Amino acid sequence: MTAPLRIATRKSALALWQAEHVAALLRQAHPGLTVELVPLSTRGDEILDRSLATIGGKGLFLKELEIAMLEDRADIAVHSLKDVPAELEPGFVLSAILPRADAADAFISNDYATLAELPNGARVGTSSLRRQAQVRALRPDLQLLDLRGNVNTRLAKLDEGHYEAIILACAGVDRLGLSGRIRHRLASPDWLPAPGQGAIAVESRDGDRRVADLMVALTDAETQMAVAAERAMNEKLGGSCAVAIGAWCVVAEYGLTLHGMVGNAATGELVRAQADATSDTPVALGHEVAAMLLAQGAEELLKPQR
Ligand SMILES: NCc1[nH]cc(CCC(=O)O)c1CC(=O)O
Repeated sequence: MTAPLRIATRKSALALWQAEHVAALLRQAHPGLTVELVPLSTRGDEILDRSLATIGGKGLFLKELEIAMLEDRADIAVHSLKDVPAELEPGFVLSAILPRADAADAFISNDYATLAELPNGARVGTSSLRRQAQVRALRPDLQLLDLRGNVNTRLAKLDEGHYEAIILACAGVDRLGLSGRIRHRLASPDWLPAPGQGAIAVESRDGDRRVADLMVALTDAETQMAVAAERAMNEKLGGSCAVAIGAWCVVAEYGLTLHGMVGNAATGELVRAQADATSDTPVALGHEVAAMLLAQGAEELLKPQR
């Protein structure tokens, strides 16, 4: 009998879905392997009244799960890749990147079909500076209001009438079986998602050979290349949730195309760049697009917006 593989996860419905998904794939790839979930609460889940940027950023969602791995209460942690900071804590690696789901954002409203249809001054709920900047660029008249919490909480706040529309990630809405609520896909290259959006990542202790071997079966090479380019661009720009950065890498037969964007949530000013590369140089491509954005004045926009 080999020891069970323990998966640390947050307790939100989306996090549990993703952890169960990884568990099911592992059981399928490795018959006989016992897989268990270790649900944990993180500071990022507990503090809902302040923006992520002010309470210390996305790393807050990882810390408790990393401590569980260091204390040998868990072997891996499952994350939405877009919640994983550009730089991991020392001693940890991303040991698998799963095939990407729909990376687009979702326009969700009970009364309106698209952003363009919203009446003048309508209230849009999103705490993401990237989403705010892109809404502002398209519709400077709209009111942007904060909206945090898990996917179900955000939908409930829309239904309670606090907003005319909200913006979520299609991937999360789809995973929870709520695709019917998506009125319109805000899709690339006009509208860019967060780096890594739609991809699930497995984090583990660096040097854990057993885990590394088990995870090979889960990794998707195309997704790994695409998100490597997006995350390299983000890292070069010093990306965090305190700045508005969008990235989307298309993988085609001839190679990669990376679309990048930096924006300002207050003014709606956006700068965009794109470049192509062969599929063996995703990190260099990310750095190239970051340099193109900086050459267009992205630096000014990248000053922390809150
Ligand atoms: N910010 C929280 C978060 N992290 C990952 C997803 C969705 C799933 C994904 O992008 O993989 C969401 C919800 C959202 O942005 O609507």
